[in-house]
Amino acid sequence: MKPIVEIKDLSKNYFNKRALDNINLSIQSGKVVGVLGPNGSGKTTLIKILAGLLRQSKGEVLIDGHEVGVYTKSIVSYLPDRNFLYNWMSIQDACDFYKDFYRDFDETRFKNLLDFMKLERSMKVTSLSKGMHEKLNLSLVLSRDAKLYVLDEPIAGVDPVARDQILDAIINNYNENSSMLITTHLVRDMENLFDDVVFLKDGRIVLEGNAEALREEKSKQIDDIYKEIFGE
Ligand SMILES: Nc1ncnc2c1ncn2[C@@H]1O[C@H](COP(=O)(O)OP(=O)(O)OP(=O)(O)O)[C@@H](O)[C@H]1O
Repeated sequence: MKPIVEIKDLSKNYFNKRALDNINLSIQSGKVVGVLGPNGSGKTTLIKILAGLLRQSKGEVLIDGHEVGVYTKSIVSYLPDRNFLYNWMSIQDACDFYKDFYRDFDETRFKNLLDFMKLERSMKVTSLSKGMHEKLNLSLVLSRDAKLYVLDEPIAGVDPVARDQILDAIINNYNENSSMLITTHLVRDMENLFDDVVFLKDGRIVLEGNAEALREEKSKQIDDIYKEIFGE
């Protein structure tokens, strides 16, 4: 089957800082891929390139066989690593905003996600805690019927209960015709979600593979492999 993402010799420089250095990566349809690395390893840069917010300095990125552009933006649902809603909005406004922007937004799914997250439409964005923000943002992003979901640090900065809810929402709403790329440095909490993992260090892929195969090969959890690589 054709990969949903094909990345060839991808590099990204910010002035004289090289954030991504010759990345080669294929993501198969139907897979959940974890991109693992500490702060500054290049995770957000990679995600932003896939989401069409940043342009690479070198190399090729194809999503569903297309260069990043209008078409790929219509099939990629992107969760940024920070809040992206306006302060004047209520949750209902955020829903309307998404519905106007994305034809693939499924309002029934959004309603079910809100119920699951225990959020109400009348709540104001400014009144939400960090964890509630994350839950709302994720609910919006997962309610799109996208071919590829790219989630940047979906559980960073939220408490353990909210974390579990967020992970359950991802698992329950994942459909096997789509793919997901999720960045995190909270490996222990997320590793069971991943089919494949990619370890990113200083903008380079230092190890990648099927999560189960890596566990067997190294007789270690992915979290322990992460600690070994990054010396945490
Ligand atoms: N706009 C920018 N201008 C200059 N350097 C940048 C810019 N954005 C990122 N960088 C640098 O590029 C490198 C990779 O950053 P990136 O944000 O992609 O890493 P990350 O793995 O997502 O880190 P974090 O977990 O802290 O978000 C870092 O060294 C960072 O300082």
